[in-house]
Amino acid sequence: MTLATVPAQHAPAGSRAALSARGLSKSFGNFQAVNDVDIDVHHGRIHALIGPNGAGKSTVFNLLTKFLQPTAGKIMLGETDITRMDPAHIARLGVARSFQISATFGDMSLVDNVCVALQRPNGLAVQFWRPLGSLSRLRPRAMELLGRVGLADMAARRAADLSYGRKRALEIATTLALDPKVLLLDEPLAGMGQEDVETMAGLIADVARDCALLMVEHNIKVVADIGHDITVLQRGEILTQGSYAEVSADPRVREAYMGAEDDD
Ligand SMILES: Nc1ncnc2c1ncn2[C@@H]1O[C@H](COP(=O)(O)OP(=O)(O)OP(=O)(O)O)[C@@H](O)[C@H]1O
Repeated sequence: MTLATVPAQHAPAGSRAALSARGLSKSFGNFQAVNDVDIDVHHGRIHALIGPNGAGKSTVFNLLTKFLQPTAGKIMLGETDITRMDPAHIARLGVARSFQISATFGDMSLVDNVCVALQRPNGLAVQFWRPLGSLSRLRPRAMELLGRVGLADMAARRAADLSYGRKRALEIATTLALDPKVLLLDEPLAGMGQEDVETMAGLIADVARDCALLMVEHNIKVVADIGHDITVLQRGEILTQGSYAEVSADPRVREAYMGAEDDD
């Protein structure tokens, strides 16, 4: 199914997608893991990519973040064709990816972690040779970002001493340091207890006001709560797209999940 057959009923009228893909496909040898996927991620909206295990979510995520090269298809960042660019290049253009790379340093304080993120040229490499002292001018901005994720009062603590949920909030702060136009989160709620899930869901909803956000997520309740646009994948293809109400009313979605998901 393509967006030619699925009108962009979920897209705000007249708005251009911050990140879009057309005909995105990926095969591994003879195996077609992703086939003809169209997706639009809009500024100020949360796009959730869901589907049963093995549906191709991670592969699409890795294609969009350029950690995998598509076999076919096109990826646009606004009006820029990023299909053949590498991850460092698209990071410089404002695409940030979180949770697949370890973004924090356990022995450093929270505020120093965010300062380091603020001086990264492209979000991927850290300039270790730069003394931490030279980062002090970045502190006000770092404190602002820690405040945004609810960690300002712990700024001096070591990152390693944080709870799991707070470490992930710190990772969000380091990602926001890149001032992303597009933020891609791979299972941001995985492994969290209920309390942390609620905090993180609120944080994601807040962060998405200033960027276009795509997340792969298994927690369907959170997807229902905060997702604006949902793409359901099955066997590498789009099963359906729309609002949560629309996709959850589709009997094929229920069928796709039956017996396939047991972790929600
Ligand atoms: N590097 C690879 N080589 C071969 N096959 C792969 C590779 N990466 C993924 N696949 C296959 O592609 C299909 C889609 O995998 P993918 O990890 O994208 O699914 P997923 O929806 O993210 O699954 P899950 O929810 O279990 O993480 C699976 O059948 C998987 O085995």
